[in-house]
Amino acid sequence: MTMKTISQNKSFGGTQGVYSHESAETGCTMRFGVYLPPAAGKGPVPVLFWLSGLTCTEENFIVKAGAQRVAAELGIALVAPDTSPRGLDYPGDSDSYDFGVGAGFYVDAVKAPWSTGYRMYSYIAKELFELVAGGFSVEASRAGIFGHSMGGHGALTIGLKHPDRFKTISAFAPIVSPTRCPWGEKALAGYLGSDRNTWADYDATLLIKRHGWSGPELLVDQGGDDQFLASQLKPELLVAACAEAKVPLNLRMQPGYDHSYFFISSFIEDHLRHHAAHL
Ligand SMILES: N[C@@H](CCC(=O)N[C@@H](CS)C(=O)NCC(=O)O)C(=O)O
Repeated sequence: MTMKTISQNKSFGGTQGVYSHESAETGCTMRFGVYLPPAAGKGPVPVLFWLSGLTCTEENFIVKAGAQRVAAELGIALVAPDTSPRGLDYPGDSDSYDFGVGAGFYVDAVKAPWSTGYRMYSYIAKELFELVAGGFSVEASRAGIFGHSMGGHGALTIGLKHPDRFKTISAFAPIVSPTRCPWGEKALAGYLGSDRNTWADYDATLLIKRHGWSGPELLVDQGGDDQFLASQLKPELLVAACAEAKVPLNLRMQPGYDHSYFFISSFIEDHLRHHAAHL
C-alpha cells in the first residue's frame, strides 16, 4: 500500500507528519497524522491511536491537544486519523455536523449508500492499524487507543473488541452509550438501520457487560461543565456497566471544564502517562 507524505514538521525532537493513502475500506483518499518521538529513530516505539470527535479532521488533535511534548519524553508514537471518508459525495452527506462527513461514528455501515464507504470501524481497527504497523517505526504489539466524544466511543468500542491489538484504553468525554443518546441514535439508525438489536455491537456499556475487559483500568476524564454531559455523554451509564461487570474504571469528573480541546489539552499528559505505564 502506498502512502504519500503531505507534511512533516520537527516537534520536540521528533517529527509530526501528515500522510495520505488510498483506503480499501472507505474507497477514498484518507489522511492521518503520525507523531514519531525522537526514540523512534533508534528503534520501534509503542503507539497510541487517537480518535477525534464530531466535525474533526486529522488536524484538530495535532494542533490543539498539545500531546507532542510528553509523547517525545515518553518515547511513544501518536496516530490521529480523520473521522469519516471525504469526497464520496453521497446525497446529504454534508447536511449536518453529526452525520455523514466528519461523523463516521467508527462503525461499519450496512445501509445504502453509506455501506460502501462509511467503514470507519474496519478502517481503524484493521486497515490503518496494519498500515501504521508496517510503515512506521512502531511496535504494534504495544498499542493503545484513546479518543474524545464520538472518538471516545470509538476508542472504547474498538479497544474492547480488540484486546489483542489494543492493550490500553482511555477517553475524554466519551459517548458511552450511543444506543441511549440523540447523537448515537441518529448515527446508528442512519448507518445500521432501525433494528436496534444490530446496534449493540457499537455500545461500550453493552460490550463491557457482554465481554468485560481484563486490561488495565479504563481512564476517563469528563468536564463538569460540558454542554453535552447530561444529554449525550451520560458517564453514569459507564459507571454502572463497569460496576456490574467488575471492570476497573477511573472516571475523573473535572469541575468547570467544557467539551473543548482546552479541556483535552489540560489532561492529555495524564492520559499519555497512563498508557505509557501499561504498554
Ligand atoms: N458543532 C457542534 C459540536 C461539535 C463539537 O463540539 N465537536 C467536538 C467533538 S464532539 C470537537 O472536537 N470539535 C472540534 C474542535 O473543537 O476543534 C456544536 O457546536 O454544538
